[in-house]
This record gives sequence, structure tokens and C-alpha cells, in this order.
Amino acid sequence: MNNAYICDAVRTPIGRYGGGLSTVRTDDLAALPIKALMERNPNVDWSKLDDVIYGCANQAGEDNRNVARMALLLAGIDVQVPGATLNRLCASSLDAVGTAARAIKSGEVDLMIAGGVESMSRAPFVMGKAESAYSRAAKIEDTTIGWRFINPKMKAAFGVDSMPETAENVADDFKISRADQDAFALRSQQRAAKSIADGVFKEEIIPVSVPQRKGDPVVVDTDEHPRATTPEALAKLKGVVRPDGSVTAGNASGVNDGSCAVLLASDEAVKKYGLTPGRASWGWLWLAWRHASWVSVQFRPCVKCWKKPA
Ligand SMILES: CC(=O)SCCNC(=O)CCNC(=O)[C@H](O)C(C)(C)COP(=O)(O)OP(=O)(O)OC[C@H]1O[C@@H](n2cnc3c(N)ncnc32)[C@H](O)[C@@H]1OP(=O)(O)O
Repeated sequence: MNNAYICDAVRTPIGRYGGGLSTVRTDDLAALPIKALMERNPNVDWSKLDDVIYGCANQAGEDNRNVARMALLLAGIDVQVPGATLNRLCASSLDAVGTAARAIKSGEVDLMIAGGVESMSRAPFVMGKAESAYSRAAKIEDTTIGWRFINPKMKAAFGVDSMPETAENVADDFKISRADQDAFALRSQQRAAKSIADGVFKEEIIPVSVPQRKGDPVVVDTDEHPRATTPEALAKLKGVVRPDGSVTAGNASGVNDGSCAVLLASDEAVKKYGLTPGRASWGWLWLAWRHASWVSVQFRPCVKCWKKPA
């Protein structure tokens, strides 16, 4: 089997819901890291790129149809380069990278971009069509996160819990205390703050210039979700799922906007374009768990597999 190397990786900052990146169209947001890869790797003949695979979980708004293809065209890559969008919900971009690596390892292709985009801020409201003639029924669904257009059979068989509800289920089943969740959240916040202060993300973040209604554009160059906090402040927060619950705004993941792209190459492409190869030859597999919406539990073994050399 051939080697697949990660040769470059970039991302936008991660914007808060309604934050600095919320006015950037999702397809434009998706194009930014591809454009950055092109600028950072001028020796590559981008017309020879084999494919662009992007993960995207929403696809109901400006990311509809095939946002990978729209992103590569908006970034200025030649029209003959194809693109495909893949959905494994929260793990979509990771799956895009894996799919690209597998294609290179199989020997079918040499040069791929894989990445993803999500704009929670710009996720639209959607409305289904009427079920019968003259129906006046209209139901608007919010596509930001969670289930919509629920199939009753699905609900009855597996449940349709949201992510915070899923987190409560996991905490109950695995006996993860509120204190442990808060401690994990605090450590995560502290690590993020230190990494930002030390400039750890500078190499991978592309500053995004966001036009304003008046005045100069605002440059967004720092992740917006991390915030300074204390154990006491975290402990005071109320449960978001139920009042006595353990999942809070402080220990839950956030609702964010951002995009990323990774350049993957074979030995031949590395040599041809003078790329700097990163990790070679890795593999993983996906595992499903007992509950349809238990993505958190599903994801954990995947990360282990991701780290394990093939
Ligand atoms: C494919 C996919 O990606 S699926 C999506 C997976 N992700 C999810 O499901 C996201 C889950 N998270 C959420 O839905 C939301 O973040 C929620 C519901 C948990 C919280 O949302 P919000 O209520 O909008 O959070 P918000 O940031 O406003 O915080 C609420 C309060 O907690 C406080 N707070 C939040 N974090 C902290 C913290 N670390 N320390 C102290 N206080 C905090 C805020 O200051 C705010 O206080 P205020 O009301 O007095 O102003």
C-alpha cells in the first residue's frame, strides 16, 4: 500500500455563534482554507489536484448541494478538479481526511485536499411542503443543530436526543459526575488560553478579513469560543437539559462557525512538488454505539484508531 502524507493544514479561527464570522457566507468560508493552501504551496500544479473532499453536517443553506465543489471553484481552482461533500455529522471533516488518505494509499490518486466547513450562525430555518392540497399547515424547523423532519419510526426505535441530552445520557450511564465534567471543561479552557497566548495556533489559523457595514474590515484571527473561567463560576451554572442535570453551558461544546483544509499527498506528489511530508501511513475505523444519537461515545474509539499507525 502507498503512503499518504499530510503536507499542510490550515483553518479559519473558530467563531462563536453570531460572532465575528457570522456574516461570512458558508461557501465563502469554505473557500478560505483552500485559497490559503494554494498560497502557501505555490509549487503545486493545482490543476492536477485529484479531488477535494469536504465534510459538512448541515447542507441546508449556503452549503447546500456540493459545498466542496463550490469551495474549490470559489478559491480559484480549475473547473476540471472535482469535489465531493461528505456527512458523518460532527466527524465529517475527519472522515473527509480519512477518505482522502485511503484514496492515496490505494494508489488511485496522488494529491487531495480534505477538510470541512460549518456555519452554525448561518444555518437556515427550513419549511417542508404541504402534505395535501389546500393545507394551511406550516412548520418551520431550525437547522442549526439537532434533528428536524423527524421520522416517527426513528424516534420510537432510537430516540432523537440532542447533543446536550446525549451528554446527559452518557454521564448517567458512565457515572460521570458534574465535578469531573467541570474539571475537564476548566482544563480545556486553560489549555486553550495558554495555547492562544503562546501563539500555538498562529501557524494554522488564516486571519479572516470581514467587511463591515461601515468603516474598515475587521480581522478575525483568534478562536472566539474559549473564555476565562473559574471552578466556582462553572459550578454555579444551571443544567441546560434539566435543572438538576450536569451538562451546562460551561462544560458543553459550543455552537460555532469555521472551516479547515488539509493537503494530502503520495510519495510521488511529495517529490514532484517539493512538499514537506508530515505523518505517513495511518488508519482507523468507525464504530457505532447502541444509541443512534450517541455520537460522543461513537467518536471516542475513532480518535484512538486515528492515532494508531496502520
Ligand atoms: C455536527 C455537530 O457539530 S452537532 C453539534 C454539537 N454541538 C452541540 O450540540 C452544541 C451544544 N451546545 C449548545 O447547544 C449550547 O452551547 C448551550 C445550549 C449548551 C449553551 O448555549 P448558550 O446558552 O447560548 O450559551 P452562552 O454562551 O450564552 O452561555 C450561557 C451562560 O453561561 C455562562 N457561561 C458559559 N460558559 C461559561 C464558562 N466557561 N464559565 C462561566 N460561565 C460560562 C455565560 O456567561 C452565560 O451567562 P449569562 O446568561 O449570565 O450571560
